Amino acid sequence: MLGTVVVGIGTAGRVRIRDLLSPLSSSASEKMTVKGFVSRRSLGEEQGVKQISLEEALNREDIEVAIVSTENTSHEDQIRRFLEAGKHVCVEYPMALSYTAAVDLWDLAQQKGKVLHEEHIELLTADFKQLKKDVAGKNIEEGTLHFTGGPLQGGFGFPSFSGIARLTWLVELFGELTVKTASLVEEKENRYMKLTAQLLTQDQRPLTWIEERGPGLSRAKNINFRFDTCTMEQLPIVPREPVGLFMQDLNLFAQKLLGQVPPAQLQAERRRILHCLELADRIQQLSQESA
Ligand SMILES: NC(=O)C1=CN([C@@H]2O[C@H](COP(=O)(O)OP(=O)(O)OC[C@H]3O[C@@H](n4cnc5c(N)ncnc54)[C@H](OP(=O)(O)O)[C@@H]3O)[C@@H](O)[C@H]2O)C=CC1
Ligand SMILES: C=CC1=C(C)/C(=C/c2[nH]c(/C=C3N=C(/C=C4\NC(=O)C(C)=C4C=C)C(C)=C\3CCC(=O)O)c(CCC(=O)O)c2C)NC1=O
Repeated sequence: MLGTVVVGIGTAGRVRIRDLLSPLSSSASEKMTVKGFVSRRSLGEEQGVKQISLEEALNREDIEVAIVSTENTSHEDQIRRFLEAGKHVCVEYPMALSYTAAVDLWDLAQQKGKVLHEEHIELLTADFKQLKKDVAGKNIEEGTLHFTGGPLQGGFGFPSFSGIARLTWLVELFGELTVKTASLVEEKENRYMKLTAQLLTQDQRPLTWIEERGPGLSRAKNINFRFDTCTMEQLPIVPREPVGLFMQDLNLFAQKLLGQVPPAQLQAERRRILHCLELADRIQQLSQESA
């Protein structure tokens, strides 16, 4: 059994503990067992699991795996500490708030011979799986992805990083991209922000990504994809799958721990993750230059 610790008890951390306590039967995650959780607050217990100190988590030999579920600004440091301590790491996206930090972390994982896995539940939703099928084989002429949501608490980083899931959608659907322009409108006093990035596909087709957050904005993604043959103006409407998104991700991570994922898939994932973080970095740079 792979002893596991969950670090950070928020929305994601609680779901991680829940899933570790009741893994999907006959799945790789049955090989994981939760040994405790780490929090900067004194919580004592969570779902019957005991709080342990960070030092204990790093030092205990029966803990081989860490799931880092804290806010984004803490990820880089926590991943580094657990990898240095010889643990495998699963981190909620984004793994870091710069491209160079992410490259360093991958190098460290490789050097230590440990699995580094970045969760991407946005790729596991039923609507995305259908969208990917619907887009396959079509030629994009021009497209827009407009995300809206409520304001984030502090610690989530520049919006191209906290919104990396939207960038990841675009890259998964249309291939590697370049950034043409980017700008950020921010009204701190109103807790409002809007990031607009102009991207180009390898065929120089324009894609617009808008990431907009503010009080009263509900969590939604609007698409407008114009292909040579048709236009898509809404996400496919499909029923939710029975297995939860974080549970699907945990299974993928557990398969990596058990060596069941082909190297070519691991390499492709790592390349996509680094590519998206590089785009996020460039978007941040251009937004700050244009401000
Ligand atoms: N929520 C989701 O659906 C998804 C989240 N993610 C990613 O997961 C990570 C964590 O996100 P999420 O769980 O939503 O963030 P939260 O804001 O819920 O939690 C972040 C951290 O804040 C601390 N915290 C939580 N509640 C409180 C509180 N009441 N008072 C003080 N501190 C608190 C916890 O750390 P501590 O226990 O140390 O105090 C926790 O790990 C992010 O990287 C995000 O991008 C990715 C995909 C989906
Ligand atoms: C209700 C309050 C609520 C909060 C506080 C919330 C937080 C939250 N959801 C996220 C992603 C996500 N959140 C969800 C889905 C959910 N996540 C949920 O907490 C719930 C109830 C669903 C509903 C199914 C998905 C699918 C993602 C992946 C990103 C995406 O698809 O855009 C993220 C990561 C950053 C991001 O991509 O925006 C945060 C911080 N989501 C919420 O819906």
